[in-house]
Amino acid sequence: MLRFVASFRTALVRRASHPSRLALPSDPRLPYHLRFRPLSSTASSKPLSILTRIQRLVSSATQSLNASATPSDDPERKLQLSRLLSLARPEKRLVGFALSAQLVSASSIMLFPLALGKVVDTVTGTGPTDLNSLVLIMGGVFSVSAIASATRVAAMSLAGSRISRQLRVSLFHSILRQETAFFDKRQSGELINRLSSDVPLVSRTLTENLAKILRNAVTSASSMSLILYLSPKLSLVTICSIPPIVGFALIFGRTARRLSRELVDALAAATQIAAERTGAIRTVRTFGAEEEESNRYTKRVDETYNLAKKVAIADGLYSGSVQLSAQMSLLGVLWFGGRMVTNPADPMTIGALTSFAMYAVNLGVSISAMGTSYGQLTRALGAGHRIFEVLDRDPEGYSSTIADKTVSSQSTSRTSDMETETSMLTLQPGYDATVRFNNVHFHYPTQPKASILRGVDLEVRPGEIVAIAGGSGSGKSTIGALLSRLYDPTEGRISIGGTSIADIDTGWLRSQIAVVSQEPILFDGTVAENIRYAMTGNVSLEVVQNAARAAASHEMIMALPRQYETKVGERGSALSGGQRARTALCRALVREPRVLVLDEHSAALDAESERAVGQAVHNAATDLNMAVVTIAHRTSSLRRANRVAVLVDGKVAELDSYVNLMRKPQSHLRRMLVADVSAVYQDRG
Ligand SMILES: Nc1ncnc2c1ncn2[C@@H]1O[C@H](COP(=O)(O)OP(=O)(O)OP(=O)(O)O)[C@@H](O)[C@H]1O
Repeated sequence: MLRFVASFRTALVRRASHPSRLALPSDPRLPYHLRFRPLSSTASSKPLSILTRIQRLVSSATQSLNASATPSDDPERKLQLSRLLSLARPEKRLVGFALSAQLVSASSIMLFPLALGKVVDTVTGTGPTDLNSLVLIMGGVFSVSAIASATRVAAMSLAGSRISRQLRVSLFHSILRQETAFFDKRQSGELINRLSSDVPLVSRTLTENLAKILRNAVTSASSMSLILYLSPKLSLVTICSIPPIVGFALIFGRTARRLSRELVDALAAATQIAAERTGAIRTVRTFGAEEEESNRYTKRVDETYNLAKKVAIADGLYSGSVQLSAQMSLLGVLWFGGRMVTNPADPMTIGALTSFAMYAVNLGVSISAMGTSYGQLTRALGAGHRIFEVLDRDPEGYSSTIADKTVSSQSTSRTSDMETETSMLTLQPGYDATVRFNNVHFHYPTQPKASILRGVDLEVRPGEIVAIAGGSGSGKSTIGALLSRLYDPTEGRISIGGTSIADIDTGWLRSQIAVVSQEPILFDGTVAENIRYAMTGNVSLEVVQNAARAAASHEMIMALPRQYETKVGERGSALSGGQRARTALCRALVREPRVLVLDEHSAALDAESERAVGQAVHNAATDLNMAVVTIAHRTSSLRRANRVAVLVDGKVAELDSYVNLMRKPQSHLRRMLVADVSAVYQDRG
């Protein structure tokens, strides 16, 4: 139908702008749909030719659409309807069943006006005399229609839910496998909106909307045939109302598409604010910014409201104009039809006029409903485009731990997904875990001009702890991000045991590296569940407790209200900063990694805890023969490291033991720490 409406428009536009439109209407040089003959003259002499000409008009307009299909800059136009429909393919049986039920129910409803006309003629004495059997037959037809209708609603609703489920799972799967830079460029609200708004819109269109289109297509085709059958002459009056209705639908469809695109963006911005601010409610509250945030959100929601107002006005104008066209056409039918009933030369029974009027109303209503469906379809094409943008996207230079695009409900095991990437290397057990950075350069993809690392050379041997020191923003955390391949260097090489990490299976690599970040995130669940998060499969409490002991955190956890079963709250908000950091260290150590990155993990710890945890890391490094990179500001952490690498201007400016570096009066480390200490004394006056 979309193609028909669009091609109909193309045909009309072409016709209006065609240079040869003044040529004789029957000029054979013109495409068929541009050849124009007054319908009435042909219709009055040969009724069936109207139908034939409508069919030809449809087919020639469709051909012209196919012929003129050129690439468009409008992204929503780029998405083919067939591509959108392909999303319903897994549910084709259920959808097909529901559509068949729809066909039965729509066809049986179409008999009603005919039956009503017969009843009127029976009552007025000009029709069949057996009213009982007429009513009985209609009762049967209505029952079949009701059963078919109920079946259609249930089957479509089920198919819609299944399509939504599959689409959500696939989309979330695809979102998760995108490279880190993808998330730097997009807001989470926008991605959440794709899952929460775009998916239901698409699935509704593929089910309910599809059924409506089918029902209305059946209704309009059969209404058209029946009015032609009842009175070809009177049909002309009805047909005159079709072009304005289709015209309004096209104008409305275009406006609806533009507004819905703006609405989606505005909604994403509002969702972003709501998600970010509720997630950081403590910060909002400590700054007493509730009202300000509420106003900020209100402003965004008002933007969506203003757009919704425009949609409401467009909706109102559309339905008002369509109603006026349909009613004018009905008036015309009653006027002409009334004259025919009273004209003995051109007879028509009252029953036939009643049936005709009802079919004419049906025709107007179903064509305008198809216009509404067209508007919804264009919105769904927009939503589908946003969904396919992620589904089709190949993460740049990134190999995910989730390899397969097609998701089944069982594919939750990270290990099994990892195994599908057979082309990528994994190292032999007991491999040499020496980490090497050779002349590594890097800038963030979103900031190509801001060079962060400019030729880093660094080696961390197994069993060794190397601390990275440097000023704020010097790129210390970036080193950890590169090591776990959240980003790839723009130049240079990072290797483990002599093998470039770019050649190593990313999933496997990440199973070998554990990172405790500056602000560790815990997920809503128990302490034990959070520690188990690092592992796949069943992990016994004993293994969890051993990891906690290795991280010198078992006592701390046992002191919690429900020990390992204590709920940590969203993002770990029910724990203190120190407890969160220690739980995150347990989570890192439970997988017995060969490389450990600690990003200022002890910042939230008191001196005693810091000493205990520091000693634990030292022991783990030796026991597991782990290469440890620790990003540290505290003197105690720097002192505990075997060597300290100082980052200056994107390079390792010095690399030696803490004691040796502090002995050198001009060392960067010494100058940095002395500056820190003197800043503290200056603050104290
Ligand atoms: N995702 C990102 N996109 C763009 N720029 C980033 C991103 N993350 C960090 N940066 C920039 O890269 C630089 C280095 O950041 P990094 O976090 O590595 O510094 P750092 O040395 O760990 O700092 P600090 O000691 O303050 O934690 C900073 O200037 C920062 O603004």
